[in-house]
Amino acid sequence: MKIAIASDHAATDLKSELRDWLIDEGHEIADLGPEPGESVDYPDYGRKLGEVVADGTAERGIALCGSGIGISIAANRNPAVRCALVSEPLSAALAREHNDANCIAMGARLTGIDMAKACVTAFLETEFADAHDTAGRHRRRVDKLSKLTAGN
Ligand SMILES: O=C(CO)[C@H](O)[C@H](O)[C@H](O)COP(=O)(O)O
Repeated sequence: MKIAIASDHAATDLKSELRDWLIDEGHEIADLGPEPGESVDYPDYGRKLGEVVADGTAERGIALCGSGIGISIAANRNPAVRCALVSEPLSAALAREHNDANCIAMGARLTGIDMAKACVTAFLETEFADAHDTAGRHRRRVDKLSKLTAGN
């Protein structure tokens, strides 16, 4: 799968570890930065991540900062992004199953590498429930999210 990953300065180590692991797992990874060592602002990298997911360059995005909060807010400013802040795999799976999340965010100062990998695995392996949801309730709700961002 084509996956983009971005962080701020607080999460470059976690970004590198997840990037290298995902490459080993056979995924195509776009590392949007930053390089370790520079202090940066999470809105700039949340924006970059949102843009590449919105234009289809990446199918999924992983956003990382100290807490995961700032970069998730930034990514979600893009109307095509549904970014879920997660710290354990059940939330990552539910974000896919119910919300069709196309990005997850995690906090490098809060979530260790093993838990982060478990979250990413759940995020990548869980399908949106659309096909199995005979009542279409999840699709209806996700469609309403899109309408909200359009101001309707
Ligand atoms: O955006 C955040 C909080 O919502 C992230 O945790 C940032 O990584 C954090 O604010 C960075 O803080 P720093 O003191 O500049 O390292």
